[in-house]
Amino acid sequence: MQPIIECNHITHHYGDRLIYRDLNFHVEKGKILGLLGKNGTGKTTIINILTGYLKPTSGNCKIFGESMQNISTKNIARIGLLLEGHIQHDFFNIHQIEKYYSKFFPNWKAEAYWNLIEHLKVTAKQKISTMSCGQRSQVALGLLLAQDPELLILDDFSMGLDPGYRRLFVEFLKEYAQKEDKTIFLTSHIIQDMEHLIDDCMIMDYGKLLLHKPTEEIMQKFRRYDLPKEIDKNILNNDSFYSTEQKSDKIETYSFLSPKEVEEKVTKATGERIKIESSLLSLEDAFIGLTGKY
Ligand SMILES: Nc1ncnc2c1ncn2[C@@H]1O[C@H](COP(=O)(O)OP(=O)(O)OP(=O)(O)O)[C@@H](O)[C@H]1O
Repeated sequence: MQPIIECNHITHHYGDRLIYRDLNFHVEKGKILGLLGKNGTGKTTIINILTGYLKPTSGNCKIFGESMQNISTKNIARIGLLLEGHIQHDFFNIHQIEKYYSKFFPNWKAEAYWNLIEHLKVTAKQKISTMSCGQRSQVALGLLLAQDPELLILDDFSMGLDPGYRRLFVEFLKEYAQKEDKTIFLTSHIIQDMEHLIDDCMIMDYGKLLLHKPTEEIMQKFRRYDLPKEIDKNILNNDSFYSTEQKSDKIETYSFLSPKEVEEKVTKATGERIKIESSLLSLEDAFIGLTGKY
């Protein structure tokens, strides 16, 4: 089956600055892909390329099999897009904006909008421009779900949302993707929201893609290892280990290798059997382990 999103050989520079070289990925129908990365690694840049706002230095993206540079309006109508909580027409109130948007979308589901909006503590006549940042994000998300798009692209969807509403929206998204076989591509800095939501996880580093794996595989295989402070940390200097750090009381490192494999490597390098502690991680801790703290 043809993927919903295909990005082939994307290289992008802003002036002399390389954002990524030869980035390749695709998203299958019905999947939720989460794009994670530190500030400035190029997440919004990918979304801008994906949605045709930005032409990459080289390479191309296709959505529903069409190149984004000349996608048809029919296919554009199948995409719901949220750009960092942005909402236009903020001179409307919540009723007016629902009425206005409904005219543009043939599959408009008003109840999806009102299901989310009923949790908002605003008066019916309050203009969107006078709402708080989180309230505006909630209106934007409600409008998006009511469009009933086949593909949702959400850049930083959790921006400004309080924990309760974030959880509510994550539940809506999960149900939406499962029940109706919708595809979702999203970014967020609130990684604990992603852990129970995304099927696949793509982690950007500066200039490159660090990792693209099923979330389940990261949760089941990626571990933190604590080794005695006396061993030479250079033995952990290879591609199998991430963010190795000498602490005052231990050496800390992260790896996809199993505890047995790490033990064998360390025994081989030091000639002694060393006690090694290991722990599985939350997705946020795994992200820190993979990308480092700074
Ligand atoms: N139009 C532009 N011209 C020059 N540099 C840019 C432009 N847009 C973005 N950048 C730079 O490119 C890098 C990637 O920016 P981008 O907004 O894609 O990052 P991001 O991963 O979305 O960051 P954040 O997590 O902070 O939202 C940043 O260093 C940014 O300063």
